[in-house]
Order: sequence, then C-alpha cells, then structure tokens
Amino acid sequence: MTRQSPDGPDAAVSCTGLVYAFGDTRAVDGLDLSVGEGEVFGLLGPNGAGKTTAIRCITTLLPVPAGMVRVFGNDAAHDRMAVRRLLGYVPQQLSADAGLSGRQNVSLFARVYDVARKERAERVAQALTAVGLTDAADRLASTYSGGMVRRLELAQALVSAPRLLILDEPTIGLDPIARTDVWDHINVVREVTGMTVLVTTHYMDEADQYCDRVGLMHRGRIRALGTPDELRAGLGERRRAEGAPATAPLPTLEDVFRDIAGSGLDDKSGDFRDVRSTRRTARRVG
Ligand SMILES: Nc1ncnc2c1ncn2[C@@H]1O[C@H](COP(=O)(O)OP(=O)(O)OP(=O)(O)O)[C@@H](O)[C@H]1O
Repeated sequence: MTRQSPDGPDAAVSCTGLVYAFGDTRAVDGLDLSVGEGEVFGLLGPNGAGKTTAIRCITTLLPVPAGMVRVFGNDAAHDRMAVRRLLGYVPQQLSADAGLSGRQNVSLFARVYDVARKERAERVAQALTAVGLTDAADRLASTYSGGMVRRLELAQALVSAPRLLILDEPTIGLDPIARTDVWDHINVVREVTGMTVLVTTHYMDEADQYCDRVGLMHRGRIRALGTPDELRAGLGERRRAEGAPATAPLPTLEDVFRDIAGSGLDDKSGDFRDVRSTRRTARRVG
C-alpha cells in the first residue's frame, strides 16, 4: 500500500517536544517523533529510556504536560476521545482476564470500545480468527499458553478495527516460534487493513525484520532514526571514517543500539534483554 510521508500533516502519530516527568525524573525529555500512515515503526531503547511513558501519552493514558501529541491530526491533550477511538493498545501489563474465555475477553473489549451491539458477535469472531484463536475461543484464558495470551490481547486491541495499533513489548518472554507467530498475525491484519503499527521491543532481530523504520530512544529522546539498513550503514560509514578496515563486517542493529545508548545500557537495569523483562512476563501469564 502507499505510505504517507511520516512528517506530513496526516502522520499517524506526531510528537513534538513532548516532555513528561515523574517528580524530578524527566522520563520523556523533548521527544520529536513522527510515524507515517501504514508504517510499522519500532521504538527501541534500554530500560528506562522513556518508551512506555511516551506511548502512554500517545494513547492518552497520561496527559501531555508539555509539547504536542497528535494522532491522525487529533490533539491528544484536547481531543482524547477522538484519539482513543482511532487506536488499539496492547500494554505491557496483562490485559486479559484469566477467569473468562477468549471470546468473553474480546467481547468485553468490544463493549468497552463501543462496537455496535448488532455487529459485536461477528467482530469478536473476526478478531479471534485474525489471531488464530477460533478453536480455543471458548476455553478459559487461564488454560492458554503465553503466546496464546498475547494473541488474545492482540484480538482485544483489534476488535475496534483501529487505524493505529500500539504494542508495548508484544513478544517479551515468548519463545522464538510464539514470537514469529504473533508477528505473522500482526502482519496479516496489517496487509488487509493498512493499519499503522507502533511497537516497542527489546528484540533487535524483530526490529530488523518487521519494522519499516526504528527510532532509538535514550534518556527521553530519539537519538537515531531511520530504516534498520540506514542505521547500520550509517554506523559502518562512521567506523570506516574512524579507521575501521573496509573489510570489517557491517554493524548489526545491536551495534547501533550500543553505540547510541552506550553506558546507558548498564546504569539502570543491565542489558536490554535483561531479567526484569523475563520476570515481568512470567507474572503476566502465570
Ligand atoms: N509511575 C512512575 N513513577 C515514577 N517514575 C516512573 C514511573 N514510570 C516510569 N518512571 C521512570 O521514568 C523513566 C522512564 O520509564 P519508562 O517505563 O517510560 O521506560 P521504558 O523505556 O519503557 O523502559 P522499559 O524498557 O523497562 O519498559 C524511568 O526512569 C522510570 O523509572
């Protein structure tokens, strides 16, 4: 499909000078970000970089104390309901109820999103089919595997047919097959609907494979932006200019990440595939 210019007035997401502080901690510190319609945009960064806080401002779950956030032109500070109607959000925290079946969970979200009553059953069934959960739809979510829970949460977010899908670490703690499975389902829906996807992930290989562009966030701001190829090539050129041999292997996205975040990887909670994430996921699906 044709993608809009990310910087155009019709950008799916546009943040300008966004600042959000928790007391003295400026979690987001002058964030400029633009996501074009139809893009899959990956927001990467070490623990504590400000990704979740930025996303919560974009989803209107946090206010916008300074700067501007627009979603398809709607101001997140002043037109929260218009913004909410346009997006589906899969947060880091568990959003499915283990005591309900898959279908009941998605139905609940259909009601919350105000899907018309007469369309509800069909839309719920479509969302469950889109994530491959039709056969398991009437089982309790407590019997689902971690990957199935994530796909259920995806169905919950898709039931309102959002133009923008926001996913905060959608594959964290999943095994490689379940991770691929989640992405395959996202991509199928995307191809059919043309929806825009904004995703945070700590997995560089996923960013490389599935994101059209990535923004590397560190200490509240975007420090590098581009396609994964552009970012790798940029670091490679710089290293050659600094004397690296022409035969040196092309840097990986992880190299780019380390180049930007530097010691920031270590000063809060260790490496970006750190144990904290794994523990959090264990809690999510346990
Ligand atoms: N509710 C809160 N109260 C106080 N400080 C907070 C709160 N939420 C986040 N912070 C702080 O804001 C900063 C940014 O946190 P945020 O969760 O946005 O980062 P992140 O990039 O999403 O990290 P992670 O990859 O671990 O999810 C961190 O220093 C964090 O400790």
